[in-house]
Amino acid sequence: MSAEELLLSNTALLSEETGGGRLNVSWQVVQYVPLTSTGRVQSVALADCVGASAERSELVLHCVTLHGGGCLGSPHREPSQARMPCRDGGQAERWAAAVWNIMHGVAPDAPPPRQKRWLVLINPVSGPGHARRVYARCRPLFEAHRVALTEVVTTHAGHVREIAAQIEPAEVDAVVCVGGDGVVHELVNGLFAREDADAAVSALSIGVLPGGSANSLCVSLLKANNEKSDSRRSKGGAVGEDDDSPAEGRLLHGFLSMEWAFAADLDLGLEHLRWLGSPALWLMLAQRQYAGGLRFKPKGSEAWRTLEAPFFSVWACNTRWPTTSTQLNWAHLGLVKDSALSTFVDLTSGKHAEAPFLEYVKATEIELDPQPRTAEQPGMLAIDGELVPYASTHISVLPGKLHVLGAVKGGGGDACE
Ligand SMILES: Nc1ncnc2c1ncn2[C@@H]1O[C@H](COP(=O)(O)OP(=O)(O)OP(=O)(O)O)[C@@H](O)[C@H]1O
Repeated sequence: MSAEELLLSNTALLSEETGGGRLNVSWQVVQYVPLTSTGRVQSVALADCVGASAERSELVLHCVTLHGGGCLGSPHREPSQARMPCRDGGQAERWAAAVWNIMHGVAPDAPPPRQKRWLVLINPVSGPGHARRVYARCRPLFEAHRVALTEVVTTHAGHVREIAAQIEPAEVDAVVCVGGDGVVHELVNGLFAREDADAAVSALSIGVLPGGSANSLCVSLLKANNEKSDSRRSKGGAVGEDDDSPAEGRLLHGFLSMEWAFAADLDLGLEHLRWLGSPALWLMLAQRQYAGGLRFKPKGSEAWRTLEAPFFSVWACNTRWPTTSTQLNWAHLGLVKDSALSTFVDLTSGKHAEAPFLEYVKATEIELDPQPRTAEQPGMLAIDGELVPYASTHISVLPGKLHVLGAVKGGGGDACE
């Protein structure tokens, strides 16, 4: 037995003989220690556990365990089950109930936590059209997590916004989007458009399963945990037009980013040329420079700071990735003033934030007045990867407004929230 396991048997919240061995559980680990030295000791971290159930005389722990890492690439999670033998069905039932409570931070013999109610919105045409398949893989984990599920497959662009207007916050705990960032963007703006926006946004959590093409929110959440998402670039799946795109002068809520110049051109303007690969696209864009006004309020200051054109790329984001900050109370504003291509290639690692050609600041407010690059191709501006009018834009950061479901680094008792 390892030192950690020995320690557990001394610090267990609950410990019981099963006949063939002993079950122990602490706030962090469930452990089965067989009586015979030939039997296998099993230890399961509760941080990897999404559910506990009883099957005949076995305690079944439903897990999403980490695989890979190091030379095997980024770690990623796979569903798995750990089965621990009990004396009989009754003991298995009691242990399943106790472990479920402990996963939620309550005493083993306390009344069970209230069942969560999740509304799942599946966009069948997002990205490469795999959303239904992605959800079918994840559904058993939601069931193991004892969530009451209401599922809606979206039928048209704008459907999520319509649903967001009608959600009854007292009847739903979380809305899980199976699709790309566009669906989350629609949901967020649908919620903020409600008369009771503040109450609705603070009552509901938002979840996302990666079914889109970029899945930036998912990638950001998992990268914060140093894990890998199953995201792919679109292979050309059809996506409908959203008639509800913002008009000039309208308030819009973003959860991810504001992109201007190179970043927006690369993301939105050249989708049809993505087959060329990133280096070729960067070379095409390297000569582009943009004029415009850009000022911002640095974190901790009331004085505005102005930056001088020309710009190559401007990117403001409010996620943990690609930077490593754990505070989300400001936008990370990255300004590339030269097309230093060789270093920019490192975009996905986040190292570009430290690159000498990039000015990186933390801002609480940003004002952008983009000027046309040429009459034919003025340029693009995007919020959360969605095209918005190429016009003067004011951005304010709303700290801690949204609650997002995601794995908690180092555990915390509930791997699903
Ligand atoms: N049934 C549907 N038919 C047509 N369009 C839809 C349908 N359901 C949702 N949409 C629209 O699809 C758009 C894009 O969806 P989504 O974000 O899921 O995919 P994506 O754009 O491929 O992914 P990403 O944003 O990660 O690049 C949304 O803005 C939404 O309005």
